[in-house]
Amino acid sequence: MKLLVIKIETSHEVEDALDFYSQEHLNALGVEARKRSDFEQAGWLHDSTVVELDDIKDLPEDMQFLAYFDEEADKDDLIAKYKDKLAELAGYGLAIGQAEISADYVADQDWNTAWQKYYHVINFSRHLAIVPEWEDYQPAFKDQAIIKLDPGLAFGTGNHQTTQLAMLGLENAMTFPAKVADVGTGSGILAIAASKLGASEVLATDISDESMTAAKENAGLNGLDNIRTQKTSLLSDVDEKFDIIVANILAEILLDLIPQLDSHLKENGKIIFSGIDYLQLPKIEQALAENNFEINLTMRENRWIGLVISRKQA
Ligand SMILES: C[S@@+](CC[C@H](N)C(=O)[O-])C[C@H]1O[C@@H](n2cnc3c(N)ncnc32)[C@H](O)[C@@H]1O
Repeated sequence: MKLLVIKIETSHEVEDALDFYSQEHLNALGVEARKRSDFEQAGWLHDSTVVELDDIKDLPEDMQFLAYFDEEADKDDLIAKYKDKLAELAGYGLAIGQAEISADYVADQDWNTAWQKYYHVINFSRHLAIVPEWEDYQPAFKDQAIIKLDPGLAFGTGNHQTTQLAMLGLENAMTFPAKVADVGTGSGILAIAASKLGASEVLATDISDESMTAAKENAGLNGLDNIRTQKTSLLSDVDEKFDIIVANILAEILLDLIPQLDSHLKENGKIIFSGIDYLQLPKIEQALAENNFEINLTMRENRWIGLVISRKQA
């Protein structure tokens, strides 16, 4: 089956109005807004990857609004209605941009599954493999643990080098069944890795609702009942101590976490940091030293640095 998609090159100022009009008045099956600003900020918001705008296919001038309809819907009638709507919105003084409207047909079966082609099994290490929910995998070692994952909307598919450095840090630091905090859990991947590596219990925190949902679902997918989730910023409102604290977040945010570490870390505890661009390392090193911590192990993959940290030894 196919879907009719109406594409409108317009301005972000009319996003809410077009969204409402499409769903409430035209019974669209779904809508999508591709905003230039989202692409420009995407790398920074999620993992500080530098986004090459030239590489993005069909990059909108400001906003491309897409509304999906049944294949049988009257394309010319819909185009005329959107034209009128844009004229009405312009009359209210809203920017409507280029106001170019076109129609196309897309295969319906691609809608939900298109993104799945980007995710495959990662045979990560002697101890861990990451397996998307829809794939089968035979462990390379009989005791290699499998992390089943549905990446959903949250960050943390296992593909990113920062996640992988944090997992290596966990493998290094997990020398007994430790109590672990995973700060900025995203999909829950590091919390699950910690549990599979033998953690006694794990607390996973994040500020985003999507992450809380994804982390709970993924913990369930792996049949793990020793992972708790808590929506909070960093370790605020957490009144517990941990043997291992792992955080894969931007350096700017790690700087805010550093002063919270001492009161949440048990004696002889370890901290794992990832998500640090090598240019930001000196700032992190300085803040760690000022808070009485020292770096035990430095790992690097391309621009990214991962650290295993402990309190300064007397
Ligand atoms: C780079 S992702 C890491 C996800 C996953 N832990 C991994 O390693 O793949 C960073 C996560 O930190 C979360 N985050 C950002 N600021 C935060 C804060 N102040 N407190 C808690 N979580 C935060 C984001 O919502 C995001 O899920």
